[in-house]
Amino acid sequence: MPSSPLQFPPAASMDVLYSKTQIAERVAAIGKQISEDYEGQSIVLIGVLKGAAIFLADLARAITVDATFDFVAVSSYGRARVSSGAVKLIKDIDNPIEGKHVILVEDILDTGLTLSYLRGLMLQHKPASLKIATCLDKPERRLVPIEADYVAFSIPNAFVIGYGMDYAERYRNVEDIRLMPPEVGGH
Ligand SMILES: O=P(O)(O)OC[C@H]1O[C@H](OP(=O)(O)OP(=O)(O)O)[C@H](O)[C@@H]1O
Ligand code: HPA
Ligand SMILES: [Mg+2]
Repeated sequence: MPSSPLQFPPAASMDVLYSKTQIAERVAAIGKQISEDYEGQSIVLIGVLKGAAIFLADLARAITVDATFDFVAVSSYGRARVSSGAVKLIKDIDNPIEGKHVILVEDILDTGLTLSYLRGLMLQHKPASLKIATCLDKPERRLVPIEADYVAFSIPNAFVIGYGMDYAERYRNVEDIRLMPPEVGGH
């Protein structure tokens, strides 16, 4: 059945919140900061699939210290716009992180349920340190107390898509971060 235009409007019709140029500037700045903070050390970047894939790919290349990748996958939102509140691990890390400097990499910190669950899980592995880098932070939406150490943009309460972020799995490949029209859906 073809999708109706209202259900999945073209990304080009949505307002740009941050352009790819603005995103690139902030990613470069965070990469530089991380490179300074971890100078002379090795780090493990753990991306949270699928949303963080694009941010991690860009951020990793803006980091000059020795870095390895790992990925975790959790399920919480599914196809729904509103979090069910229950976070489940679907894919764990492949390599041990005990004694390592770890940075959890996310596309967006919203209610905080995903990252607080993952932070607790990762701390059980006894890393030397654990920090959080997120492209977007929506502090107004927080349900559990958690803050990121590296934030590209802090945004108001609006549903966004692009740069890895989806609506019903669509729009992840949109280069800019755009605002989903509230009439289509929103928080
Ligand atoms: O702070 P929270 O309220 O937990 O929301 C943030 C999380 O929700 C989204 O992921 P989602 O579970 O939708 O999966 P995805 O990464 O595959 O899009 C987003 O990528 C974050 O991981
Ligand atoms: O604004 C959002 N967009 C896409 N995915 C999300 N997951 C939490 N918040 C968002
Ligand atoms: Mg995610």
